[in-house]
Amino acid sequence: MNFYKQAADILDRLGKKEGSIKGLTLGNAEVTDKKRMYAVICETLKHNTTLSLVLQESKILTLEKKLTRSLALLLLHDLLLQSRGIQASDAWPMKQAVMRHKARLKAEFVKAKIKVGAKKDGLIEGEEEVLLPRYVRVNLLMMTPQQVIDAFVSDNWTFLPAPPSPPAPPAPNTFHRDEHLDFMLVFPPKSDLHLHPLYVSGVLILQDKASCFPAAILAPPKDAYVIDGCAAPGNKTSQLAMGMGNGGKIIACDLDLRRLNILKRLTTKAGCTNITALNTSFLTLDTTTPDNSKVSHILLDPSCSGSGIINRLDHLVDAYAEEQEQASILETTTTGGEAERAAAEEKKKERLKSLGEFQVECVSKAMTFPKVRKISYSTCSIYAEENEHVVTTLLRKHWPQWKLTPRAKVLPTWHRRGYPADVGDIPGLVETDEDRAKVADCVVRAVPGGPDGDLMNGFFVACFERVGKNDVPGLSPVWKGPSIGEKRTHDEAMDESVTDAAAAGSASKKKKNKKKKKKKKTAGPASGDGSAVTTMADAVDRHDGDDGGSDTE
Ligand SMILES: C[S@@+](CC[C@H](N)C(=O)[O-])C[C@H]1O[C@@H](n2cnc3c(N)ncnc32)[C@H](O)[C@@H]1O
Repeated sequence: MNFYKQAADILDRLGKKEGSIKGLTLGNAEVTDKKRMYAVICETLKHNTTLSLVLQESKILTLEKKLTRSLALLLLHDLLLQSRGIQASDAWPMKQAVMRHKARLKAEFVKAKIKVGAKKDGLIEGEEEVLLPRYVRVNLLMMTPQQVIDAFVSDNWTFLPAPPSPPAPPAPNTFHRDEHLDFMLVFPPKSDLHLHPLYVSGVLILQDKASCFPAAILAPPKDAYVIDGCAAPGNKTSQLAMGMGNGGKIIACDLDLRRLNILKRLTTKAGCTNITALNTSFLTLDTTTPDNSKVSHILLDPSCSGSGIINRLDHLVDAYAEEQEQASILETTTTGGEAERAAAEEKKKERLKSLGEFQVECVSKAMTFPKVRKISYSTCSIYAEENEHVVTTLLRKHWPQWKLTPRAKVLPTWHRRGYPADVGDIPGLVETDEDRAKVADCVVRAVPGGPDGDLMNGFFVACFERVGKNDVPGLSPVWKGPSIGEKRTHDEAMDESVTDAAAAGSASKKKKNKKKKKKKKTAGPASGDGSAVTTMADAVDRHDGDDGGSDTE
């Protein structure tokens, strides 16, 4: 088959979510030039926003009826972005169909780049190449960070005693420990560690820093029953297993069998032995089974817009699939550019609304497990509709039975918190700017990219705790009383999992001793299982995974 026709077929299949980019290109026996195919598909997807605008404004699909949308995108990509142009015979009718409009297409490309704010080569902000550090989670089930550091140093890498200041990715051939997550090492952008023996053996897990936050915040004790509700491909699941030192039990649930199979493969490679994978909807889980009725901690990282993810291929495919669907609706309903843009905007709003409703439904479902006392909710989205708005809705529905975990236990030294302006009113509860600021301070955000961003993908995490009978549900949903249903050792676990300069100092030790004395005086946990809670420090430590906000490379 002609290379472009085959590429168009692959784009169509990606648009229908019939496989992954790698699966349909590098892993496709029918593709002869696999590397070229992979590159063309990736590049076309990366430039999709600008190229789609050229398609739309030039009306080439209306003028050339035989051209399909995907084929036109590929040919436009090569015509407009490759110096060698379209690599096909001049006699090929599809090439002729595009070349007939060459001048117009080039002019529209110039306009489209300006319209979308493209920085270079038609790549728009968020799609242009942002050089993020290569974050590596050391799989503490297999090795300690120091052992890994020693291995790299003996391999002629230079270990930096501290991260660069002001924050920046490490220089070539240097690396350092992360300042917030003690199991994480930070390497220069584009460090390719896929062939490194420590990666191959499961010791190194390529996982974005922000993607490690939810499990670090949930920090279940070693012997807990835990559900990872939307788990695949499993980076956070294996991080949980690591934190629990393979103790307790993790039920990893995902609706998508293909992704769940990746989870099984990755968690096996990472040496996780306490995970049971279930191919089912979290929303339909029976909360009364013997296992589920013991669940005390739930991690929820549900489907989201992925808008915080930089240059992730999965995200590009999702955006493409959505646009394909949109384009097919628009082609049959509207003609004018303005109307199309308005419809696209409306469609985006609807999508965010329905994602937000799904996310609220997931957390609300989690709150129905009889013994659950802590829920970590996360997205790799930058939109308030999936973040602060979801938190507001949940507090409206579930306070005072549930409250937000205060900042002291939610990555306290992480500077970027929620946006107060996006926290909605809750009559009688959150009404003032001060209330909104308190709520926002409990949750964590990461701003994508750099240098103004956080040098990672965009992310959001909120942690909810069940309010127990020993809790005093004050007027604020973020009331900072003693943690309910949790023994002091959980706090220690957090301190262990998150390198917190303040908590590590003597001040915090004094505070802990004070707490210890206070706990002795007060009654035990008011809710949750009363089982002996051991520290995360006892468990080896945490985490593993494989790159990207929540995904696998
Ligand atoms: C953002 S991804 C999760 C990434 C994962 N937590 C990780 O870190 O590797 C969202 C996942 O939710 C799954 N999902 C969507 N709806 C679901 C449902 N109702 N029940 C279980 N899983 C669901 C999707 O298949 C997808 O794998």
